[in-house]
Amino acid sequence: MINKLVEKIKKTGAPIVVGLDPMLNYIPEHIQEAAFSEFGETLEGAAQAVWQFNKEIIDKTYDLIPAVKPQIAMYEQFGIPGIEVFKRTVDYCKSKDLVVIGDIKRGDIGSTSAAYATGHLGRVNIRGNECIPFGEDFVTVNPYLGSDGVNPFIDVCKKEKKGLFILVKTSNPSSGEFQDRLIEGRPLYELVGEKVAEWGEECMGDAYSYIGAVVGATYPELGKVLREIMPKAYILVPGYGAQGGQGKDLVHFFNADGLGAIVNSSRGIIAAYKQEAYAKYGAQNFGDASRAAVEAMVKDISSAIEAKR
Ligand SMILES: O=C(O)c1cc(=O)[nH]c(=O)n1[C@@H]1O[C@H](COP(=O)(O)O)[C@@H](O)[C@H]1O
Repeated sequence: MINKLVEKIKKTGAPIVVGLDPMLNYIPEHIQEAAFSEFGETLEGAAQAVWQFNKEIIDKTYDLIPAVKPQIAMYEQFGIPGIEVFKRTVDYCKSKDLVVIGDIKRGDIGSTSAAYATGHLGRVNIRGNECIPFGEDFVTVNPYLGSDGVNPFIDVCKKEKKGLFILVKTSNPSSGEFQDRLIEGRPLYELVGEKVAEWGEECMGDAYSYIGAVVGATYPELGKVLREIMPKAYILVPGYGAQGGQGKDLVHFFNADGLGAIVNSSRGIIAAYKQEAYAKYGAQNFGDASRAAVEAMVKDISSAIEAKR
């Protein structure tokens, strides 16, 4: 799957991921109105609104982008109907040939990790009948329980040719509370980065490993050192746009070949119609606003990479 991701990034010229994090307050009134009048002000109604919102954004952007990242919490908040829409979104994106990164941030002890890995990346065997529960291509993993929490995910990736993005240095303001703590003079995130590189060595695609890392766009200066520590890891870089990251800050996350990183924006794309820059589209044409925001993001990041070369 890493080879497909790299190929799609080359083909689209867009090292970006659209984050499908649909909060109800991002969903235009006309979509909510239609969903709630059909299903009532219920979990089903909210899930239906999320689905209609996602579908329009995917339809308007899929030809420009290599990948999407649905964040499962935004679906879980609407219970079972929300989870059904998560799955419907995964399937719909795959039907559009998009690479799907399930942002599930799991991390647990061995046997529980194995069940998470099977559920999201693998197949479950039910009396000889192999079923695919969610079927994402990559998932995000929290490595802080150690190797026996991560290895079950790696095992499933090897078998299914899927991939991981392992949290190394997160974008949030308090990420330094633990992740920056010095251990024998070195920050913890560097040690985790070394472990990601080690896990990735035996999981190589053609040029990059299918064991990738997450490093927040909000700590751009760390791009340089972590890029060196994990030269073969694809780096998922969240924090662009709404959290303040900009193209010019992100050049160190990329290798000299212009590859090696993929930048996520969620609110900045899906709620673009609410921003002044895209207000002319109006809430009715929110999908067109998202498309324009994708085009602007690609231009911003590509020109920064070009300027560095
Ligand atoms: O793993 C992630 O995707 C992630 C890691 C991180 O360090 N920071 C971070 O913001 N994220 C996710 O990236 C998305 C960012 O959303 P926006 O700030 O709206 O672009 C959310 O889905 C977050 O959960």
